[in-house]
Amino acid sequence: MTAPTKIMLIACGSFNPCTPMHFRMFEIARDHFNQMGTAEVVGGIVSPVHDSYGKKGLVSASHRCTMIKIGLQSSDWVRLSDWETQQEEWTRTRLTLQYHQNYINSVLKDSNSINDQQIPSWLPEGLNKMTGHVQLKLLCGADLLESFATPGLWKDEDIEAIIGQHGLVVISRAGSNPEQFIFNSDLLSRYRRNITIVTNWVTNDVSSTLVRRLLGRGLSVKYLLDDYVTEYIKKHLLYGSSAT
Ligand SMILES: Nc1ncnc2c1ncn2[C@@H]1O[C@H](COP(=O)(O)OP(=O)(O)OP(=O)(O)O)[C@@H](O)[C@H]1O
Ligand SMILES: NC(=O)c1ccc[n+]([C@@H]2O[C@H](COP(=O)(O)O)[C@@H](O)[C@H]2O)c1
Repeated sequence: MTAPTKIMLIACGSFNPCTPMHFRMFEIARDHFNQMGTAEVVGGIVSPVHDSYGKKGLVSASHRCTMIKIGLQSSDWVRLSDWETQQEEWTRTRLTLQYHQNYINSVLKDSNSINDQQIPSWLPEGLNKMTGHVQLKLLCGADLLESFATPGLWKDEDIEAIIGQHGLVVISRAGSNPEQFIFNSDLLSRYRRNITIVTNWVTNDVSSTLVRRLLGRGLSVKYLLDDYVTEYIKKHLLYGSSAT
């Protein structure tokens, strides 16, 4: 029997702030691959977008990274990569994938190519001892997939490279129909076998937008956000919240 393909998952987004659902996506995807026996998921990466992405209400990357670290404290396999936030400007998602894939490849090829001090914290432990290829795939909710159709937002060649060279894992989101969306697109249909759609049977439509709105109105976000993330938000008065 051949060993299943090894994959890593990377989620790109604002994470403004990160919600438990952002991290739950990883669990849902890993369970799917385990159950199907089609791949072994060896690591997960959360890559928050650069400050210059310029989305309204985006708090600094330093706050967003700290909240992700707090939110991921109980995960033993999903990690933060602050690489995007450290660049001079916003990085297209295709290039973010390329950077992380190249890094993974270089570690697999020659574990001596980096010394202990240089090892980025997003790399899974033991990667340097793994054999074979580890394929990095973009993990996203169905709304990100649907944003591919927004005119001018994504270059066709980037979509083609992301799906053709890496692969896409889409988690269904309330009100979305990723199958239909892919069927309606010639480009996506061409690469259909590189797209994995995972049904989230317990859809949860918590979004960062909703959380920001509640916080701004002084309403409770308890049970929607990690308690320690909420504590951090209130301590730093983020999203128009008050300390109490
Ligand atoms: N409830 C959810 N179900 C499935 N996927 C989700 C959910 N919330 C976020 N995601 C996915 O997480 C990734 C990062 O999302 P992002 O930071 O844009 O979060 P968001 O909650 O959609 O943000 P905002 O409300 O600020 O637009 C995207 O791929 C998005 O589709
Ligand atoms: N052309 C591109 O590569 C492109 C376009 C739009 C959004 N994105 C990425 O998608 C994510 C979207 O996040 P939001 O849903 O919060 O806007 C971000 O990581 C952003 O960098 C990439």
